[in-house]
Amino acid sequence: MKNIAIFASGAGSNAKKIIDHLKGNPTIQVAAIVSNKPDAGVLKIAADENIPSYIIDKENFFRGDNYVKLMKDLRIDLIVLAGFLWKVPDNLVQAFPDKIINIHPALLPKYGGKGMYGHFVHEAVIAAKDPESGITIHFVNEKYDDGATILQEKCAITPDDTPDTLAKKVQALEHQWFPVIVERLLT
Ligand SMILES: Nc1nc2c(c(=O)[nH]1)N[C@@H](CN(C=O)c1ccc(C(=O)N[C@@H](CCC(=O)O)C(=O)O)cc1)CN2
Ligand SMILES: NCC(=O)N[C@@H]1O[C@H](COP(=O)([O-])[O-])[C@@H](O)[C@H]1O
Repeated sequence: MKNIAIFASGAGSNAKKIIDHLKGNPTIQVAAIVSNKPDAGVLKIAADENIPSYIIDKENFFRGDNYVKLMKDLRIDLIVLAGFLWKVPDNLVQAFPDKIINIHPALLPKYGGKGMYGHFVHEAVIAAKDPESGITIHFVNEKYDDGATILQEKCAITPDDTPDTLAKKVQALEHQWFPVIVERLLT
């Protein structure tokens, strides 16, 4: 059995799509959901799906190696960042080389880095009057949004688009492609 840990800070819509997509897969399971926000919607999804969840202790996450040990103890094969808003520390990145992936709601390298998450991204893209946006699924390294690209998918931006309408277009691409890529990486 291949085990996935999903790290998320928010509503968890991508986590839910991945969980649902893998329900038909006999060799891959979501073994853990990890969050840094005790009130994150993703933790309700974990409870509803009977998936063990863990709330990150900030001090330990950034200064200890307990989370490396936890991922190893759970025999995690792939760590999936799905709207996780803290930088994954070097020790965890180095303990899981090319086994941590992230989804970013823009076409990296544009609109990446510190401060570029959630609605901040879509606001910047709309403000720049870009003709297109999209998603980037990439491997995670020690920097924000700098790892090798796995997949990019695009959506057109029309003059009447707002950050909210763009967010919906991008989320549709996320929900379509992230579960497929997660499954493909473990098959
Ligand atoms: N080592 C890595 N860790 C993380 C990566 C990565 O590529 N390498 N990706 C991010 C996800 N992300 C963009 O895809 C991202 C998330 C959050 C931020 C950010 O600026 N966060 C704020 C804190 C926000 C909060 O605490 O609510 C900050 O660092 O000041 C940038 C990019 C996940 N981790
Ligand atoms: N830079 C990281 C970033 O902005 N990630 C974004 O957080 C959202 C999480 O939504 P969800 O909690 O509904 O899956 C997603 O749109 C994802 O691309």
